[in-house]
Amino acid sequence: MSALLELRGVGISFGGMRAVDDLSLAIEEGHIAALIGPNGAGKTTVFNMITGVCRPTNGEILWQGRNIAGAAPHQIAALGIRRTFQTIRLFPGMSVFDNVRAGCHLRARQRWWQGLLGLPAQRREEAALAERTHEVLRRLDLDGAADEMAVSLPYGLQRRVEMARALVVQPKLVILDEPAAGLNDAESAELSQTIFAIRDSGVTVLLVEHDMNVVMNVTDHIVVINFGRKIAEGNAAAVRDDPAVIEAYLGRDDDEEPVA
Ligand SMILES: Nc1ncnc2c1ncn2[C@@H]1O[C@H](COP(=O)(O)OP(=O)(O)OP(=O)(O)O)[C@@H](O)[C@H]1O
Repeated sequence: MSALLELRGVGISFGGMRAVDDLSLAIEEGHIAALIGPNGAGKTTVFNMITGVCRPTNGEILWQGRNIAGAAPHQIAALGIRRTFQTIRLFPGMSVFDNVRAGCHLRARQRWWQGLLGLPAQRREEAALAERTHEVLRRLDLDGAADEMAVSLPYGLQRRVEMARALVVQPKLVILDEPAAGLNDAESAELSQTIFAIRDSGVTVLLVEHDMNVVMNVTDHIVVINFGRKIAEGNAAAVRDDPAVIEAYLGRDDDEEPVA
């Protein structure tokens, strides 16, 4: 099986500080993968290199075998890589439907004047985008809330609206930036179901998470980094029992239980 996304020997320095060093990892198509690590491990920096926010100083980022390291964020998005944000960024004053529909702007091909004139091609495209939006809302179990103001929803549902907005353009890979942050236990359990629903719709998922709890439930493959370097990888059971991971998260205190 060939990787959808592969990092080979990727590194980056900030003013002499090696934030990520010689990192290699592969994400298989159709998988739910996770990149985890303690505070300051370099997760956000890896995320930023994949999404084109910063350019690696070393190594290759291969998308379906092609090196995309250093490409601009809009070029990365156009390849079919979409992201969500740690901080919820929904449009206030807009319904759930309109927030999710707004995720389509990258794909809309019509010119602005076609919209004003209401030309048939533009109307057809609008209808297709509306159908696509409804489909994503149904898939993520948000259809009942389509007409509600997005920012008035409970926090966990707002997170889900963000994910729906990333999915509406039918990406091949969605990168979720700390989706479990700030969620209560019930919302975290729902998040796992949402992530499975995303994967089942044919979208490969990469979670960038600080907290191991959700990722242990949903992932096929976990890469653990600390101080910018990979310290372990494998499935949930292998990673959970890895001494380097336990030490990274808990320090050397052998009396403490590993993170569940
Ligand atoms: N633009 C930058 N300039 C200088 N140093 C940076 C920059 N971005 C990140 N760093 C440093 O690189 C290291 C990795 O940071 P990063 O934010 O990637 O870690 P993280 O794993 O995402 O942490 P957290 O879980 O706290 O969000 C840290 O020491 C951070 O201070």
